[in-house]
Amino acid sequence: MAGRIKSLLHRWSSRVFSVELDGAPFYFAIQERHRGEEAPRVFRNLQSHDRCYTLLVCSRDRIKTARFYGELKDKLLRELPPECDLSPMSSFLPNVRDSLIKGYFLKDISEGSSTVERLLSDLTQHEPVFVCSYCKSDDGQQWTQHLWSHGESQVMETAKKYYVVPSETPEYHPSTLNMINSDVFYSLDEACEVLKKCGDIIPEAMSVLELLPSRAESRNKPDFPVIVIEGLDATGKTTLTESLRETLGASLLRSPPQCLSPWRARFDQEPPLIRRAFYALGNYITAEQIGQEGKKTPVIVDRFWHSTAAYAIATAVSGPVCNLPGEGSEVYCWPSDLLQPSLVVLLTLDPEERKRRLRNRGQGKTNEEQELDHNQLFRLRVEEAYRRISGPACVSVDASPSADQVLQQVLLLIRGKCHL
Ligand SMILES: Nc1ncnc2c1ncn2[C@@H]1O[C@H](COP(=O)(O)OP(=O)(O)O)[C@@H](O)[C@H]1O
Ligand SMILES: Nc1ccn([C@@H]2O[C@H](COP(=O)(O)OP(=O)(O)O)[C@@H](O)[C@H]2O)c(=O)n1
Repeated sequence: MAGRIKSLLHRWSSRVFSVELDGAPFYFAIQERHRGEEAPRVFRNLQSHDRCYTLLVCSRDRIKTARFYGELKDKLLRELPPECDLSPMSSFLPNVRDSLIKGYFLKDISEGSSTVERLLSDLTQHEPVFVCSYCKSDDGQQWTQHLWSHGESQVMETAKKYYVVPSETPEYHPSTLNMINSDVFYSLDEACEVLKKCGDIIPEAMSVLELLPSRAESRNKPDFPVIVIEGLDATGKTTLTESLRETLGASLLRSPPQCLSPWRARFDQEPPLIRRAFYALGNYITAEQIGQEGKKTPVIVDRFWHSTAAYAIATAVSGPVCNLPGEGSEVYCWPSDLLQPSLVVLLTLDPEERKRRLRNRGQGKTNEEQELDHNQLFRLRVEEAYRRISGPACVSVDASPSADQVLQQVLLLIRGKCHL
């Protein structure tokens, strides 16, 4: 049995399950004997005839797993009776890296169970899905979990039943456990590997790989300063980077680079693993361009690795800022093989003023940028992740004064730091 399936079944009874209801996680664990604990919150208001299931998506192939996780949601929403309720969930070994497996929690309050059970049984036989069902015990006090047999492997645990009991909030938010090299990539090789493995299902991945620099070129250190401008959409990056280019006689580059534009929409539809690998590679292509331009002039860069990492981290984690990996976590470290800019400026703006600028500009936005408007917590997580990234860390600049005042402020910083 290969890695991921083994990791699911290994220490099955040490696993914690997290169900997300209305954006908040509820944790429960399983154990062989019941010691009088009350039922976990998720189960407390259920009637004995209500049926619940957890569906965990796990296969030997992580590309297949990532893609199927998204497809499964569409399939379930299409095929389940309307009385079914679907919530995101996950299962993990507390504080154990790469132990997270994502899935869905399904509550069925319909009269008959056959449609749902047939659908789930079919999934366990033909797809990379492990299903558990939950029943109320005869005395009506406890809930038990049963793992269904699975097509891909002989699951010994199926005969066993486990009691579900409440579990404490883990020290690390579960989605931080699998972040490294799944949401954020720390080397060209790791990101390349994902795109290479996608080649047969996403032909565009091969075109992207062809644009990659040779390792030696991307490591050349530029002679002139490299200044990155970061910030949320509509904080004034385009306005400022254009002015800096004129004032300093600099070259202006962006990440993702222009040459990736034809494929960006394609990769934006993919699950995080593939989408983030695409943006990670964009930084290496931009780094090579910086190396070339930086031999002749100062270089201004509109978004770079801070954006890639901050959005990826903030999307992978849900809820308040305290769910982010702690300050100083290795998640925030700059990739050792990626060119380091001389200065990274983060433009910050009051949310209301940012919305006003967005309205005035009136252009289309990526889904993630729309999410920034609707979801206050997501915006706070992105901003905090930006601030926590180090090596180089960003210097925050208030972008609310006039465009010229912001330019002067940033020029002061550049002259102080880069001797221009
Ligand atoms: N300092 C500023 N004060 C007021 N409006 C600004 C300022 N900087 C930019 N804008 C306006 O805000 C909008 C968003 O700016 P833009 O440079 O396109 O942001 P970004 O590139 O970060 O998305 C544009 O309409 C721009 O003219
Ligand atoms: N270097 C970069 C740039 C953008 N991105 C992604 O692209 C999105 C924002 O890009 P955008 O084109 O809307 O940015 P602007 O045009 O607002 O500068 C973010 O949601 C990030 O997920 C990235 O991952 N890495």
